[in-house]
Amino acid sequence: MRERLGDTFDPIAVPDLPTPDPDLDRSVAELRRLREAIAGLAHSEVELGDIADRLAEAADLLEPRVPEPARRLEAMWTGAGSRRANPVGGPENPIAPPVRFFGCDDGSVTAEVTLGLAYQGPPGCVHGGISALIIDHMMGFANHWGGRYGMTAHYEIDYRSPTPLLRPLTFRSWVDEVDGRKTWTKATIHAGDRLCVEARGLFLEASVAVPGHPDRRSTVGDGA
Ligand SMILES: CCCCC/C=C\C/C=C\C/C=C\C/C=C\CCCC(=O)SCCNC(=O)CCNC(=O)[C@H](O)C(C)(C)COP(=O)(O)OP(=O)(O)OC[C@H]1O[C@@H](n2cnc3c(N)ncnc32)[C@H](O)[C@@H]1OP(=O)(O)O
Repeated sequence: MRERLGDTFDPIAVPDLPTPDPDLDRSVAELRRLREAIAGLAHSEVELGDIADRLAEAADLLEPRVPEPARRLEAMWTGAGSRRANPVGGPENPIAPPVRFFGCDDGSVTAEVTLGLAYQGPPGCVHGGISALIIDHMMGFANHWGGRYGMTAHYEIDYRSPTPLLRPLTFRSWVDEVDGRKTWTKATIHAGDRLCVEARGLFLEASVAVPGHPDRRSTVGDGA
């Protein structure tokens, strides 16, 4: 496996999963638009009173229809549910940045995203915790692509240069080393050719009980 991806790798877009509820995906897409719009409007001169009223109306309409969280948790772990609901790219998750994932023929994975104002840390830059969130997920994806799985046990991150908002970012990840239950995985974030972040994580094969099904256990990566 190449440590540095050359220009000969052949990325395969991870196909979208069929949606069991197109209106849910559409609602989340609209919420993402609102999220970015509101992050951009804050403290501007724009009058927001009527917008806040209409958002309150929508929330009032929605809340009584929401089932117990326990029911939703159970449903997430059937079929492809967890992948659709995850907080990195999940089309059913309103906080998820809209990341696009690709598997590569050298065993590595890559992803692209442009992060908006809602993800700001230092002025004009991505919050380091958001970078860490996406990196952790990318390493999980790289493990999956490489035929490994595991819970994140440990990871370390070096922030090498500021990660810009509002510019396309490229995430890369690949399995670096395996030993029994352990998988060490590396990841980077680049803005153009500039290295912004590099990370290395240790993943341990493990499983957790599936909500609502105490007799069933699941490994990270189920639902892919
Ligand atoms: C084209 C089609 C493509 C289709 C694919 C598409 C998409 C891909 C789909 C899915 C994949 C994508 C993404 C993945 C999803 C999510 C990623 C996020 C992952 C997470 O968000 S996950 C949550 C955070 N994570 C936790 O919540 C873990 C809590 N934790 C524990 O559950 C335990 O802690 C555990 C299980 C980790 C270990 O527990 P344990 O009991 O099994 O292990 P034990 O203690 O026996 O240690 C055994 C050996 O590991 C060493 N060891 C242990 N811990 C260490 C540490 N921290 N540092 C260094 N070494 C360590 C020991 O030193 C010993 O080493 P030795 O054997 O050499 O002595």
